[in-house]
Amino acid sequence: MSGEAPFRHVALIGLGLIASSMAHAIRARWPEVRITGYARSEATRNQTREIGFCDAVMDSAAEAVAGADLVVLAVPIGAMGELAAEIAPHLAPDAVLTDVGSVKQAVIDAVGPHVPTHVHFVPGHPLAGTEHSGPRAGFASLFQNRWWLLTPEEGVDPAAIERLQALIAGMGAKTDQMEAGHHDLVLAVTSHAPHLIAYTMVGVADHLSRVTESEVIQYSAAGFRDFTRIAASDPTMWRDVFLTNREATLDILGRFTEELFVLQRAIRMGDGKHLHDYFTRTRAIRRGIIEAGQDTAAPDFGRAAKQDG
Ligand SMILES: NC(=O)C1=CN([C@@H]2O[C@H](COP(=O)(O)OP(=O)(O)OC[C@H]3O[C@@H](n4cnc5c(N)ncnc54)[C@H](O)[C@@H]3O)[C@@H](O)[C@H]2O)C=CC1
Ligand SMILES: O=C(O)C(=O)Cc1ccc(O)cc1
Repeated sequence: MSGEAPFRHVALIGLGLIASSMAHAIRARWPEVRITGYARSEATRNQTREIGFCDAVMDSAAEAVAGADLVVLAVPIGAMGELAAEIAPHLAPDAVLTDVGSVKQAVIDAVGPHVPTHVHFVPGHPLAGTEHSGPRAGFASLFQNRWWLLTPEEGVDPAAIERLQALIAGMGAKTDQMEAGHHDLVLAVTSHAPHLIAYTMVGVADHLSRVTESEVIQYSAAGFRDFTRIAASDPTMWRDVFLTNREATLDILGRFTEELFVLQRAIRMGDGKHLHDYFTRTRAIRRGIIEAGQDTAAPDFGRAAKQDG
């Protein structure tokens, strides 16, 4: 692949899994792009300096964004509004501002009011990640062949969207655009509710293991292990997801509970046909996902879960 980089200078605010993966992917594709970074904790800034995926790590967000033509907010959702206010006076004319938050309407509500008229705000969400956090968790291929959804509001400069799409394509991902509220409902089904269910299942097993003296861990089968991987995800990030995508998540969890009761009843009544029909339908969904090429399992590097706060 060839082609000029769509941005000269990318500023990464927050230096965790997503930002570090972006830096590795951008560098692999366009080594000439200048990458500056900032994170709240000094420990993270120093780790990032050691790893070396930024050209310069600054001690303030304002310094990191100075002169950047792309600024990426890659922090937990609850921190985005305050950071946007902090960087707003320092953003360059015609800069593109994006974020990578897992919820979109709340980010638009928190960040939007601070965006100066000379800046193009294009909210985004890479549908790629792992349960690991911090600057050491990133890797260049994280976004390969994954979706990266954009939710710009009406009237945003199409050229700004195109430049961001070109950067995302250079990192190996595919882009699509949708309205923020729709994004949040889709993600409540495909990601947010499943994460909450995994957290719950591991919580249940934790209570049970006190009774069975850790047999739950000893004989942990693949299904439960998948849940424990998901339930090891960053607590701050996921707290913010549920607090900011409240309505959609509660809607989906309500439906989930209803279905669960129906299945519970089928088990109680010995209704094997109901169970078999239900599992046949869900199997078809799984096959559909595999055929669509979306089953890229998250890699496990066996790293410590949390590197930074
Ligand atoms: N982890 C995942 O699998 C995915 C996460 N996302 C989204 O990406 C965003 C970042 O997530 P990760 O990279 O996984 O998180 P992370 O926990 O690996 O990194 C977050 C970074 O933000 C910094 N930070 C936290 N509060 C800050 C503040 N007030 N000011 C400045 N820096 C601050 C931390 O120091 C850390 O460097 C979140 O909004 C999350 O919803 C999107 C897709 C996947
Ligand atoms: O690790 C996993 O299985 C994930 O589901 C990663 C993930 C987490 C949050 C997102 O908003 C997008 C992707």
